[in-house]
Formats: sequence, C-alpha cells, structure tokens
Amino acid sequence: MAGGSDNPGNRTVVVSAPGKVLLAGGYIVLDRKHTGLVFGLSARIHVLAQEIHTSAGVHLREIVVQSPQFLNATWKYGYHLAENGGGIKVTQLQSGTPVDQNHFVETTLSYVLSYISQVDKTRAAHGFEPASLLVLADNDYYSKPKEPTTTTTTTSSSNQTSPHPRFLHFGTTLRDAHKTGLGSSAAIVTALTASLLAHYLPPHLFDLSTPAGRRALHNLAQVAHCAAQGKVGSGFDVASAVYGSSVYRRFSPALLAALPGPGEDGFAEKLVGLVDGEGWDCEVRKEGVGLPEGVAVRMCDVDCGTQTVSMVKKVHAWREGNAEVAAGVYEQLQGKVDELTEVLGEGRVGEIGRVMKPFRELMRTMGRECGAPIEPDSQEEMLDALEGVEGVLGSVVPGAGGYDAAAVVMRDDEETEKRVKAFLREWSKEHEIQVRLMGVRGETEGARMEDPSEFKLWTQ
Ligand SMILES: Nc1ncnc2c1ncn2[C@@H]1O[C@H](COP(=O)(O)OP(=O)(O)O)[C@@H](O)[C@H]1O
Ligand SMILES: C[C@@](O)(CCOP(=O)(O)OP(=O)(O)O)CC(=O)O
Repeated sequence: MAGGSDNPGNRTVVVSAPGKVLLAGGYIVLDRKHTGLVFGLSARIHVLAQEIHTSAGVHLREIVVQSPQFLNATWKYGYHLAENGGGIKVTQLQSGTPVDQNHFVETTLSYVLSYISQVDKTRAAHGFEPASLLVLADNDYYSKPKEPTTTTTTTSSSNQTSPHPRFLHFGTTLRDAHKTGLGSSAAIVTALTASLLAHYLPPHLFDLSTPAGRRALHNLAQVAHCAAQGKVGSGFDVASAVYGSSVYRRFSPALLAALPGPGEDGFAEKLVGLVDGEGWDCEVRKEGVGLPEGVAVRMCDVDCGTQTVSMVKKVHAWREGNAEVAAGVYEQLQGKVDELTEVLGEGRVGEIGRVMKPFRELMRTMGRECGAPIEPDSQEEMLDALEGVEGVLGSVVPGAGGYDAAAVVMRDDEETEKRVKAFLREWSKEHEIQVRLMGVRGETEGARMEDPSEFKLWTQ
C-alpha cells in the first residue's frame, strides 16, 4: 500500500466491523498447526471519522474520540512526530473532569497515525488535521440497562428519544458496562483503524474494497490490537472483524517480536515493513465457509464472565505435562473443526448435531483433564436441555468456553425462536439466573464502508 500523495483526503467516512464467535477451535487455534471456525456477527461497531472545523485563526491540534453511549467517554489526544523515525506519539489531553484512559483507542491511534505518516509522505509536510471519531456500538455488545435511560451526552439527542434507539445510551461508564463477550475490542480497533486510514489517506493508498486494502487493515489492526492487549492471542477476533466468517490459521507470534514501540527509533518504517511486507503468514479461508439455508447461529447471553487468560494457562500447563495425550486431543478437535466447517458449508443440516455433540464432549474432557471449566456443569445441563427444543440443531460454549455466552445453531424461523425464548425464560426462572436469546446472529461479511448519510444525526 505504500506510495506518495498530494491529496490530504480528510473525507467523512463511516466504517463498521463485526463481532465474532469462535464456533469451534478454541485453544487449538493458538497453535499455528491448527485452525478455528469463526463467524462474524450481525452486531457491529461503527466509527464515524470527520474533520473538526475550527474557527479562523484557531489552531487546534487534537483528535477527539467519543463514545456517546457511555458516561464520561470523550477522549482527547494530542500528537506529534517523534524523532528518529519513531512515528507519531499520541498523548491523552486532560481538561476538566478526569477521564479514564482508553488503552485500545490510544494504542490504535499511535500505530495507525505512524503507519499513515510513513506511507503518505505529504503528511510529514502538513501533518494531521484535527479529527473527530465517533464510536457507535450495536446494542448487543453490552447488557441493557435495567431502565433504558433517555439521557445523552451529545447533542444528537433524537437518537435517544425513540423507544428503541439504534444506539442505546447505557447510562454507565464504559468501565462499568457489562460486556456480552462479542469481541468489542477487536471490532473497535478494526473499525477505528479502517476509519483513520480511509479518512486520512486518498483512495489509491487505502481502499477497503480491494484485497490489498483489507490486507493492510488486517495486519495493522492485528499489530495494534496485540500491543493494546499486552499479549498475543491467536487474532481470530481481528481476522473476523476484517474478513467476516472464515477458517483461520494464526500468524507466527515471532512476527511482532522485533517491532519497536511507538516513539522508538525506526518504529514507523519497521511498522510499515511488517504490515505491508511479505512476512505475514496467517491464513484466512472464506471459501466453503457458511451456513445452510434456513439455519442461523444465535447467541445466548448468560450474564456471567470468565477469565480467558487463566483458562488458557491451565490448558497450556496440561499440554506441556501431557504432550502425547494433548496432541491426540488437539488432533481430534481439529477433526471436528474441519467436519463442522464442511457440514455447515455444504448445507448438510441433518448432520449438524452428529458433529457438534462429540465436539462438546471433547471440550469437556479437555476441561476436566486440565482443571479449567471449559464447559462447566451448569452450561452442560442447560445446553443438553436446549438441544431438546424442536428446531435446535446443535449448541456449544464458544471460544474459550466458561460461563460466557453460548452459541446455538438453530432453524431460522419464528416458531423455533419462540420455543427457544420460552425455554430460556423457564430455565432462568428455575435456576435463578439470567439467560436470554440475543438478537445477534452469525453473519459472513467483515469490515465495510457504511453510507455516512445514514449517520446524519451524528455528523457535524
Ligand atoms: N463502545 C466503545 N467505545 C470505546 N472503546 C470501547 C468500546 N467498546 C470497547 N472498547 C474498548 O475495548 C475494551 C474492551 O476490551 P476487552 O476487555 O478485551 O473486551 P472484549 O472481550 O469485548 O474484546 C475497552 O476497555 C475499551 O478500551
Ligand atoms: C482460547 C482462545 O483460543 C479463544 C478465546 O475465545 P473467546 O471468544 O472466549 O475470546 P475472548 O472474547 O477474547 O475471551 C484464545 C485465542 O484464540 O486468542
């Protein structure tokens, strides 16, 4: 994607990226030998990027990021070119009420602005004009507030006066919001990265509709997401945010090891070398990945949380101590990932249960062996009963498992939905927990440009 340009761009753009559900392949996908089957979700995070118009004579140099669905969620950043090719250093500006840091946003800004300053040399001369970035997350990313609030922190209040606002105000700070586990950080890092690239770069240097554009977005978002997370996950969540549903083989973690941090000597050049270079070795296969006609992947919010990191540690410790047994289990799990991909992709509806049931069993066995609640008893009991509901074809505790959301593969018709909802209502009552069928469903499309005119409420 590298080149030069005289066109500063600064277009008003909206980019959205989907959430994820790793239907099969949790844990094994951390190893490049294996793959995972991931679906994008209909719940998206949108980022609207636009210029900030300053009055004549005012020289504002800041990028403002706002999440109008949360309290105290305006982050202002200053930025400057670091010495010795260190890229763009970003610093949060504080004025008035102290605001929590947003590490994912801040890190993404420093990586993406550094990338842009290196691929578009005209930026070195005129720098970055101030910009406003608005983050709008579909409501399913967070559990709804008990009493939907009608207050809003922005002037775009008409969004909130409707009884079913497209973007609900959650009435809390982002820190106190209850996430439903759909992969908000990967979706926001991806949408933010794409919106900055599309806003500041002319189309011949970044075009999301081309394979080169998607590749640059993917690699840059992976690097920024890993840096913000402080750990190198498999990256299946960023891959599905960019490409949508796919069979994913991770990149080698060593790729990131040689990259200096923002501000360090030579950072910008090395970053572009890594993002646009030939070294990236992850594989994203979309062919043959899909769902049969009339079948949907739906999510149940279980209203509990799980510590993925500690579960991964337990699985890895078990694997180290039991190499041979673990290799056998990993192979069997891989077999199920492949089989499920085929059965779903080829529309073999009648075989879904036959593949998913033993997959759950294998995940439970691995959990028992290593002492991690991958499919805890409470989930096992609920999913077994749920699978008895007419129209439900299979179910799984996706990703790392635990007490988070459950995924259901079911017939996509109103009657089945009614039966599943009724079942979950009863189950919640009997077991004094809160389980509900979310509106969100598996979707194949990845990051996409949206029509800014649909976001008129929010444009300046
Ligand atoms: N609507 C939002 N606006 C701004 N930042 C967000 C938003 N949603 C998520 N984030 C960022 O993503 C982080 C959540 O990441 P993480 O805990 O990894 O959750 P997840 O499992 O959903 O990816 C938040 O701390 C924040 O930095
Ligand atoms: C264990 C894993 O393979 C899958 C985790 O999947 P989840 O969907 O549970 O992920 P989080 O939302 O980040 O907790 C780790 C990985 O692949 O990075």
